[in-house]
Amino acid sequence: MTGYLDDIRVDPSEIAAQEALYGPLTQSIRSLIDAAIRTEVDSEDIAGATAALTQVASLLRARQIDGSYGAQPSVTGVQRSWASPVIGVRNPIAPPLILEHEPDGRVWARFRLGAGYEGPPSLVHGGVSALILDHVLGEAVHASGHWGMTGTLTLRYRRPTPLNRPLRADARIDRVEGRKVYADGSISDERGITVEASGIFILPTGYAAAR
Ligand SMILES: CCCCCCCCCCCCCCCC(=O)SCCNC(=O)CCNC(=O)[C@H](O)C(C)(C)COP(=O)(O)OP(=O)(O)OC[C@H]1O[C@@H](n2cnc3c(N)ncnc32)[C@H](O)[C@@H]1OP(=O)(O)O
Repeated sequence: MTGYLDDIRVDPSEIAAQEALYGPLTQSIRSLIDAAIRTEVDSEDIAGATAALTQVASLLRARQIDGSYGAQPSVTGVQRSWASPVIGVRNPIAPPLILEHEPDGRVWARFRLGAGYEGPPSLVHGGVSALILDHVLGEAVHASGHWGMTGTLTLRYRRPTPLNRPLRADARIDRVEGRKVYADGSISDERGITVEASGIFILPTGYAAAR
């Protein structure tokens, strides 16, 4: 049986054209999220912005897919990640992380998190750190030629993670045991590790390995 990661062929130039089209839209909405959290304009301007945004939403909804983006039959493996809340080209809640892949299988990214990711004042929400680490560990699993659903994700929050500071996420796989892939990773700031993670990613019963 196959499933989650079935792929189809699409002309790479078509994918690039779509990225050029949707990327700026997504970036504008990211900026809007931050603006909505931090604005102090008067009530008339808030009402004006609300009306304008309602109009924008109607414009975009005039033609749309049924259901979620990643489940579309015409979406390739590359594009499927565009819906990701961590790296998604089409997902404004993604910071986004731009992942780097090393030849030895390590995966890492530099990023910053702003007002939309706040937990304790001026600090990153612990669930946001978990989201990022789940994804980056999962990418390391995939880079190793395996894939699997997150079975267990264990986190140790060693120090608070600051908002609006340079951060880095790292992940690598530790070992493979049958259908289970064990991966480790961390988030760091300029002073070192703030959150450590280890995860067990499991190829579900009946599914084929990625490659
Ligand atoms: C084509 C190109 C595409 C490109 C694409 C790129 C993608 C690039 C990366 C994306 C990165 C995204 C990263 C986010 C990933 C999620 O967010 S996944 C979503 C969150 N996770 C879930 O929803 C998982 C829900 N749980 C399940 O689906 C099932 O319980 C599981 C985990 C698949 C296991 O089910 P199962 O296959 O029936 O497992 P089962 O036969 O009971 O057990 C198998 C083994 O695993 C162990 N096990 C079972 N459950 C667990 C568990 N929870 N914890 C630890 N061990 C367990 C068992 O003890 C057993 O061990 P052994 O006896 O073999 O030693």
